[in-house]
Amino acid sequence: MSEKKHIFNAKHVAIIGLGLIGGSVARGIYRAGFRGELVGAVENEADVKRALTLGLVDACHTDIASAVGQADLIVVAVPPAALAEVLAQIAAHAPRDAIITDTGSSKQSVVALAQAHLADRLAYFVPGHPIAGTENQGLDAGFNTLFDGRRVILTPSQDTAASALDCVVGLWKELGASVIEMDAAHHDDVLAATSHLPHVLAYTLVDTLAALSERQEIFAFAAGGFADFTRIASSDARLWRDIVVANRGPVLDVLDTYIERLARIRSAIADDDHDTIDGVFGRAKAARDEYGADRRESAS
Ligand SMILES: NC(=O)c1ccc[n+]([C@@H]2O[C@H](COP(=O)([O-])OP(=O)(O)OC[C@H]3O[C@@H](n4cnc5c(N)ncnc54)[C@H](O)[C@@H]3O)[C@@H](O)[C@H]2O)c1
Ligand SMILES: O=C(O)C(=O)CC1(C(=O)O)C=CC(O)C=C1
Repeated sequence: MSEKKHIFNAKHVAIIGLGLIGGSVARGIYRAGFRGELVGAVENEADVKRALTLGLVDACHTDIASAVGQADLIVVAVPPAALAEVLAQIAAHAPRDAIITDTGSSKQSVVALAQAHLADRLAYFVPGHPIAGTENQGLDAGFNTLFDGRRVILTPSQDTAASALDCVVGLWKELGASVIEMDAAHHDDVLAATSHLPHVLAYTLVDTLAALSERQEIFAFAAGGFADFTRIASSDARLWRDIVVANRGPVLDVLDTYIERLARIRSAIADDDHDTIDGVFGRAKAARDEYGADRRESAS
């Protein structure tokens, strides 16, 4: 019998949660040529059926014990609200040396849960966050190119075993991403600014407009600018509530700075202060143009 070829040095990979992120990891793992066994855990029997129909995994379960019993690599891609219970189940049922990683959007909150539930497995736990996503959710939302050319931040600690880190770095590279290591607190400050604040702004803008009495007319005339600014307000509301609450401190800091600056631009508009408006808009355009050029360069 020919030996099974396997990548990532793992023969049994388990993915807990097969929505946008977990489902994209699964699709990407197959695209990369993985020929070991890929097992999923989902919430209910309807999702088991859907996961198998979509061909996301070789086998799928509603109980985590069955999914992780033989796993040597476990990817956790569930919403923040489900994480504590999922980690507790993994601790109870996974092999002692299984490598565990996650995809959560805030990292200090995940590290705290790992310390509580995976205390004697911290060497094998590698906190992770792919900086890639869409406004869609669920089993049908994923696609196998989601991580191509994107960045994944890992926040290993002094406890993390080098072999576990290597394995998780290898996984994301196979999925087309580049990997950056960062301190969890720094990650949370950066993502509060670049991801969590924009979601708070988009939700609040749409909610503000929706509450205006001319609602129908307002949305009828909303075009590209509104659509570009607010796409992410179609993201799962509960997921984003949990993300901003989990990263409360950094989100409040950057929100306070934004509110201060919003008040300044309001005064400038009220006072016909062209210099201040020119300054803000001009600096923003230059910074956005530079960011756009960098993005195009790294994509080509
Ligand atoms: N949406 C994004 O753009 C994005 C990007 C990067 C990281 N993330 C993070 O990735 C994680 C997953 O987000 P998503 O966007 O894939 O959400 P999603 O809702 O698309 O998928 C999550 C899946 O987990 C399942 N699930 C919930 N509890 C479970 C349990 N106990 N056992 C098994 N499955 C369970 C849900 O049924 C759902 O299908 C979150 O922590 C999120 O913060 C999201
Ligand atoms: O493009 C989107 O829809 C996203 O929201 C992706 C996005 C982001 O804010 O950039 C969302 C959450 C993450 O944890 C990482 C990426």
